[in-house]
Amino acid sequence: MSGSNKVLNRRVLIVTSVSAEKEAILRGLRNTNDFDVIVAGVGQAAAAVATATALAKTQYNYVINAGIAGGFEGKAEVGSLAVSTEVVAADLGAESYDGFLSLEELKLGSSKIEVEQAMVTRICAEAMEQGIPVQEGAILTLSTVTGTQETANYLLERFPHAIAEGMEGFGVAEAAKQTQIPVIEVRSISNKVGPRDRESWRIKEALATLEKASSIFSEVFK
Ligand SMILES: O=C(O)c1cccc(C(=O)CC[C@H]2O[C@@H](n3cnc4c(=O)[nH]cnc43)[C@H](O)[C@@H]2O)c1
Repeated sequence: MSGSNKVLNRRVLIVTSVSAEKEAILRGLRNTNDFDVIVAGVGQAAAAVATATALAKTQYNYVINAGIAGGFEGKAEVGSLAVSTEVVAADLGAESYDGFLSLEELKLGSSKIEVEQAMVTRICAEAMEQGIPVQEGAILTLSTVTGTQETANYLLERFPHAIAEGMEGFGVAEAAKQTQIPVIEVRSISNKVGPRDRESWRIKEALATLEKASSIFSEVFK
């Protein structure tokens, strides 16, 4: 125990961006006691602050960033589950006439946070057993939802192994990393990454997948 007000227990912190995601996860978890689900707000800054605040109060063994996401065409279909092999801050860097320069290229740090592969494999195996379509790969974090095919193509050019994009993953992962707690991003796909068409977002379907995915968490994170 590193702080006198910390609780010593086996606990998992789940960070969402909006309350509809939290509610779907709580339905899936039913009354499992080992999980705390919080709503951080949208974007990396809100996600990092909320995660760091929770980690300062309670001792957690694992952090999950969970919610809905955009899926890259042919990589993660609407209604399926995406599990991160790495969490990537895709727009953290500098623009140049020679293309985007990542933090690594700028020698200013890392824009990627690794995930334990054993946990990825466990979640994917359990999801498949439950009939949830699932894929693993990099999940990108962006401050701006992709809204054109050109940007979607450019992102895939830079990150060929990307399967999905969200807006909070790297913020959650950075807070967890600084506290040396393993982190994973688990997202259900509500829409395609590409030309903006908010009407086509299948939020109900994605929340149903998120609920089903959450029902396997107690088995996977025990
Ligand atoms: O309107 C609703 O009922 C509703 C219910 C649940 C979630 C929402 C959101 O708008 C969540 C925003 C959240 O979703 C992620 N997201 C989803 N699709 C994308 C995308 O294509 N690119 C980036 N992020 C996406 C993101 O993490 C947002 O925080 C609404």
